[in-house]
Amino acid sequence: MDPAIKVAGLSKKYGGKEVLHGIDFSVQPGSIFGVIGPNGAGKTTTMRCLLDIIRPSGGTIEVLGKNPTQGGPELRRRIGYLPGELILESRTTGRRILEHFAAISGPVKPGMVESLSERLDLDLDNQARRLSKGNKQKLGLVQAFMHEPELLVLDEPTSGLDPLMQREFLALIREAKDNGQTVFLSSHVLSEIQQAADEVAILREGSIVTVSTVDNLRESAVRHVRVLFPGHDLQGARDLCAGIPGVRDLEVRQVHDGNVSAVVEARASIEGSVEPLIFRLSRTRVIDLVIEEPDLEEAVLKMYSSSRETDSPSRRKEQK
Ligand SMILES: Nc1ncnc2c1ncn2[C@@H]1O[C@H](COP(=O)(O)OP(=O)(O)OP(=O)(O)O)[C@@H](O)[C@H]1O
Repeated sequence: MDPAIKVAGLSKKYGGKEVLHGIDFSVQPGSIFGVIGPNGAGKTTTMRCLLDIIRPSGGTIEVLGKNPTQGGPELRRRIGYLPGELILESRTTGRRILEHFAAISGPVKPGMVESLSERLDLDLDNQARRLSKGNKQKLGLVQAFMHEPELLVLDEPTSGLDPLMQREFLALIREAKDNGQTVFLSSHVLSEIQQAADEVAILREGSIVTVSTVDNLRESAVRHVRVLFPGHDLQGARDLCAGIPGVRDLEVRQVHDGNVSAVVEARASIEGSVEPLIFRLSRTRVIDLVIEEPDLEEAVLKMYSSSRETDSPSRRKEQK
């Protein structure tokens, strides 16, 4: 199947300054694809190029099989867009604003606006300028979702939403995916979207550090492990855990389990698959084993810094 979005060698210069340095990625139809990056990484610039709000300086883009510069209103109608900065200062009510957008990008199924607003707990009869930041964001989300577009392009959709609404938002994108729609969204932090995203691209200073499934990120991330062995044999516990592929920072100490019996505790971090550890532990008696969920945020931050270290000095100079 052709990708819903295909970007090759995309670059963008503002004045003389290049802010996207030839990025490549593609988004499979019916998937949820997240772009994660710190402030100024180029997330909004990428999205604006996809929607032909701005024009690239180089590279090619295909959105739903079309070049965005040639797709016109017909292509635009097939996309739901939530911009990063919503300016809604009119005295018009949310309902009237949505009616206006529905006339442009509709048709919108009867009851759709009401049902989305109810789920997001949005009062449609308030004047837009009186809405709080979060409620403006909800209005933007209803606008993007209401015509059930083939592709949703959502720039920091969870910004301003409280945790309950973030959860509702995740439910909405999962349903969109079940419905065959494609979701392309951005965020500063992976934790906000990791439960829903199929694939993520990590963007830093206009370059893609990696494109990976959340499962692969999880597999390659570091987890913390704690094992309790019965007895006093510190050296035995050390020998058992040492040399297991991926195991690092091993610390072994004598502890007690609250009663009188002696317990040896081994703590370590493990990178990659936990299978070799489990296999090694199956050879002996174990009282308890705790393998923590990997901290993906930590893994992503590590990627930002390792890509910074591997940047050549000339490239760093170029980016200044
Ligand atoms: N209109 C513009 N003129 C000049 N430079 C711009 C313009 N828009 C963005 N930039 C620069 O392009 C780079 C990428 O900005 P962009 O808004 O795409 O990043 P972002 O990843 O969306 O950041 P944030 O998370 O802060 O929204 C930044 O260095 C920014 O200063």
